[in-house]
Amino acid sequence: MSAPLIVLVGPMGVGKSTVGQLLAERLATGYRDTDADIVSAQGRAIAEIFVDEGEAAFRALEKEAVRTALAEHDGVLALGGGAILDADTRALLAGQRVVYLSMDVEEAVKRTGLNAARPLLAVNPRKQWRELMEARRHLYEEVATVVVATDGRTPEEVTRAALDALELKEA
Ligand SMILES: Nc1ncnc2c1ncn2[C@@H]1O[C@H](COP(=O)(O)OP(=O)(O)O)[C@@H](O)[C@H]1O
Ligand SMILES: O=C(O)C1=C[C@@H](OP(=O)(O)O)[C@@H](O)[C@H](O)C1
Ligand SMILES: [Mg+2]
Repeated sequence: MSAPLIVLVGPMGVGKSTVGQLLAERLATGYRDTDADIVSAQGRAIAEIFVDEGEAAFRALEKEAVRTALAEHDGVLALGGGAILDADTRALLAGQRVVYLSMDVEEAVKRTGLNAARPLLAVNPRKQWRELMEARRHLYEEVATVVVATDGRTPEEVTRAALDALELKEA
């Protein structure tokens, strides 16, 4: 049993996967992404799982993927944006070093608006993103050890800000 060095949460497109890989490089540790775990275990893209079986089925797979990764991985772990919707997952995150990467709506539309691979934002990205954040913001805040704003920052700058906020030194 081990625990991740850092867990990244935040809305889709905020840069969890991008910053997670950079953080792992800076800390000379491994990187893992629960979305990637689900895709490799299922042999299907996330969007396909949503279309074929619906969101509830995806959330059940996600819950188990997060539980397994939290127990196995000792490096940097990026979660999917909706993982924190599950109360058991939030309970597992208590006591972990959790970074909430945040952004405002305009930044969100820039990063995800045209990306059909994210089924939850496919139709009206600005409106859907606002509704999604109204439902989720308090959950991200609940699990967060620190909040790092990503607006107008490059992935490298976000990575540095996260290391500073956590008072972690590069390896
Ligand atoms: N700080 C940033 N500034 C600009 N674009 C970014 C930043 N971080 C990530 N991106 C871009 O936004 C998109 C989503 O990033 P990703 O890391 O997949 O986010 P997440 O895993 O949170 O959904 C990618 O195209 C990525 O290159
Ligand atoms: O926010 C969400 O509900 C989702 C976020 C996605 O991950 P990213 O946050 O890495 O884009 C992926 O898990 C799925 O499309 C659902
Ligand atoms: Mg991701």
